[in-house]
Amino acid sequence: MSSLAMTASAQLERRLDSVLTGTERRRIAVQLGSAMIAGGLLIVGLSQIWLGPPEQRSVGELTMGLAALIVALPIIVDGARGLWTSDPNSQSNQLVALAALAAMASGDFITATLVPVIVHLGHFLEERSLLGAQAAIEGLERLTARRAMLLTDDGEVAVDPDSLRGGDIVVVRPGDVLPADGEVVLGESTIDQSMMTGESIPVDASEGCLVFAGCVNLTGMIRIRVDKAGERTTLGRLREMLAAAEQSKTPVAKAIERYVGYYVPLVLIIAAAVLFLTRDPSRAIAILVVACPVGFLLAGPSAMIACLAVASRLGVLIKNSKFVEVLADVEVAVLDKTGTVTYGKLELIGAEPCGEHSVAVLHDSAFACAHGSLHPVSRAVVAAVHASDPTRERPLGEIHETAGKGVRATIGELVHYLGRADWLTQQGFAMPEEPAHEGPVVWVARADSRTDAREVLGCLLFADRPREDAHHAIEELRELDIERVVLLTGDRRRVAEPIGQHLGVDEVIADVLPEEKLEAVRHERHAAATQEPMSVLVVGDGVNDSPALTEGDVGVAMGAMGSDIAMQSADIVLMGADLRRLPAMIRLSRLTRRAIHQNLAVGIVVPLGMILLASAGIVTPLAGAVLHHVGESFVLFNSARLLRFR
Ligand SMILES: Nc1ncnc2c1ncn2[C@@H]1O[C@H](COP(=O)(O)OP(=O)(O)OP(=O)(O)O)[C@@H](O)[C@H]1O
Ligand SMILES: [Zn+2]
Repeated sequence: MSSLAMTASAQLERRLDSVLTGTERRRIAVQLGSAMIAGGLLIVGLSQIWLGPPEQRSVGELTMGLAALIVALPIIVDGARGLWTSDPNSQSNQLVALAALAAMASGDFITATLVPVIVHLGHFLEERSLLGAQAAIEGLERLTARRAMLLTDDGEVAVDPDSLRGGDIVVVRPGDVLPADGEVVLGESTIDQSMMTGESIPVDASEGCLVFAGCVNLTGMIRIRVDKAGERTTLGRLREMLAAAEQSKTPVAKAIERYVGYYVPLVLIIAAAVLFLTRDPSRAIAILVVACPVGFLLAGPSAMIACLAVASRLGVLIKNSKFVEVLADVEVAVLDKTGTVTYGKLELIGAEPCGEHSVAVLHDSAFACAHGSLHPVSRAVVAAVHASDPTRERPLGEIHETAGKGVRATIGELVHYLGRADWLTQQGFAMPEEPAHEGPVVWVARADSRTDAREVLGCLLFADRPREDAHHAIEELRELDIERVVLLTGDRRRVAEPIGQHLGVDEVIADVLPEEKLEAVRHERHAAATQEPMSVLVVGDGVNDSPALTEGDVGVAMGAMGSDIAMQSADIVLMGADLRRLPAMIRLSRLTRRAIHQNLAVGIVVPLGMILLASAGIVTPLAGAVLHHVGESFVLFNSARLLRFR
């Protein structure tokens, strides 16, 4: 355990180090360098004025003017550029540049030099702490394996992981980062998936296990057959989504940007008015200095970055930061059954052949369909067949899946069916009585196109285990004042009802098709008697859930191991299987929203108060340069508090 903790902290340090990129380091070096040169010139100039003969006075002033110019010039340039591009982030630079120019014009070179230096220094410190939060996100970048050991006829060759193709075999040694998503074909090991799923306990991996790029191989040497490489891996998609999320803006941030254009002119008018009334340039300069709206501008982004960092540590992927605000207001939770409140790892526990058909025939037909589908039922069939006959070949044929209904496989003249009863009825089969079974039941049938004979071969009986954490997750949702919890499933009522009762949900909606799932979600949104639509959270894992996930106010996909399309339709992805991350995310989003509101209040009140004090001549320009960081620091510390979220 302690060694694990050590590697974790070493990892974190490496990541923090890598956070300051070359360009950033250079920029900071330039800023610090110019600040030091300016400070030196300032001292030289001052000593010329105070200690030197009176003729040197003007030389001393020139020296100090040079000092002011060195530190102010970059800010003036940036501020001017901001005028063209109307970038709200350059507003503080515009104000500081104006203040420095005004101070220079009034001959106050000490202020003109020190104000930009203090502002720069403050921003440098702020950036460090902000970047600390960002580090957690950028850590994903570092997870990407730099090389993969490809197994070729000539032995192992080191290649770029992006160049891997499906079907390649790669060798992964202990300590290596997995270069691609794929299946273990040889060897046994334990694998640290914590960066992907947020679960700290390493998992065992042996032949047949699915493993993911970005996870760390800990103990054994394994061979992996590549399924997806490069940007198509789960990690690759994760990175893309995170990059998009960081750039996305919350509604609050968007609203702010609309008004921010008026801010600089307003401050200028106030400063001009104060100058006109008091004839005291230092008051006007002080106003420009303290008016820096940095705290205000950072209010949203800093909290959001902290929130995204915590989420990614918990193994939760938020595709767009606007969903943080939506999540905070959720009133109804709609949960899928298979794969969401249950493990979705079905187990084939029995078969009931019809007539004189054998169980083997039943299995053959089912396997012909199942090997072409990723549905939990199909996976279970494949697993069961492979367990009894590991070398079983996958039959060639044309496979067609209808989401929420079943799979059809055409092999020669025979058409095999695996799916739910009502779907088979539609296909023209005469369905027998349903067996009494408390778990999922799936039917197998076969049609012969030569004779037009259609016969039901029988049914397969499955067992699924409810997740232990589902019960607690739902309890926690209720503690968070979620008004309604609904269980929504394509499975039969007979299976869903007891699970729903055990979990304590308000309603069980069973036997629905994918479109009906969407309908049900739409209904939940408009069910309330009030005019306001309810805010609905939808959680699901399968292909059959994707329409519903899109329809909900916020859609959550379960697990990186769920279906790709569910992950694409969702707004949030729970990488791990722990359902309790759901209430945790709602709590986090509420805390984040509160932090943003606090930040905004402080970000507005502090500069306004300071402007008043500066107008009254209580805050001097230099004091202002120090004090205006108070608001910004509060904002950043307040946002950083979110990082402690457990
Ligand atoms: N690919 C498939 N292979 C076999 N049976 C399938 C397949 N797809 C759907 N079915 C059948 O249709 C039923 C409904 O499927 P659907 O995917 O909508 O829901 P589910 O997986 O049972 O449960 P949930 O909606 O809770 O995830 C399944 O119970 C199964 O009987
Ligand atoms: Zn499901």
